Amino acid sequence: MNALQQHYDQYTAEDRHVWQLLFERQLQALPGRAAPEFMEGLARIGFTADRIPDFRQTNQVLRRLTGWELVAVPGIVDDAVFFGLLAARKFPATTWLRKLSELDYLEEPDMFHDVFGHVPLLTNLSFCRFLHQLGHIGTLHASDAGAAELLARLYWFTVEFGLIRDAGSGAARIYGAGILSSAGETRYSLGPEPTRQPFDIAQVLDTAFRKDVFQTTYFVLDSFEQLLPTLPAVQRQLRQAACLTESAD
Ligand SMILES: C[C@H](O)[C@H](O)[C@H]1CNc2nc(N)[nH]c(=O)c2N1
Ligand SMILES: N[C@@H](Cc1ccccc1)C(=O)O
Ligand SMILES: [Fe+2]
Repeated sequence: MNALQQHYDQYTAEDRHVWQLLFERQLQALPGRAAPEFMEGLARIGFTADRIPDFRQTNQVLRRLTGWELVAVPGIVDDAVFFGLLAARKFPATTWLRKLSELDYLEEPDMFHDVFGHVPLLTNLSFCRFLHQLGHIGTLHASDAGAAELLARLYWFTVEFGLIRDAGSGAARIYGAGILSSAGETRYSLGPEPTRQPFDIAQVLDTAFRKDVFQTTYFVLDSFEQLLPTLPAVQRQLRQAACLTESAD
């Protein structure tokens, strides 16, 4: 796919202000709430409040650490493209930033979500192995609607809105980028309102989700090593879903 470019010199003073505000606010909220692996990744990547990340620099670090890189895209791309990129160890990221008026919550991913939310965990080998294999499976099944919905749920309840138990305290910590990029959901996700249940792949595949509100259910991993081994069972269910869709035609 002909990748977009990040026009670094076109960022405005408002863009820089938005990045700084969101960054500083999350750096207040995340310590003690974000998974240690996220905080470690953030430190290794070296993002700061006073500089909008330059994909060229970020990619040099990512390639060295895990072989992954960011590819600039205009916005949501279709599943076949999305999974194809993950299968090539390329993560699609927007280059535009939300407006000051949208600071608290955005229904679609902007660069703060894609880069601040997703990039730090792209330094974690175990997480990257899962994402890469999910991309490979997605390219095999994305054309089938039933299978695509199951894949979207798995992606949603892990990469976007996943929680993980802190090894020491046993408390839930955040690793899902959709939470990490949203100040409101950061606090809400660990608070009393939502349901937090142990990660169970059958449950995840059976749980529908809404994109326009804070989640009402989160799934909590014990460790990132739990993710990759679930994929053979996912593939079996995707094949059944595909057969069902075919027979429905
Ligand atoms: C996996 C699932 O299809 C999910 O909605 C994908 C679709 N396309 C995407 N496209 C972009 N750019 N970013 C994303 O996070 C997604 N998510
Ligand atoms: N809700 C996230 C953006 C997002 C939208 C859709 C999916 C995932 C993330 C934010 O406010 O930053
Ligand atoms: Fe995302």
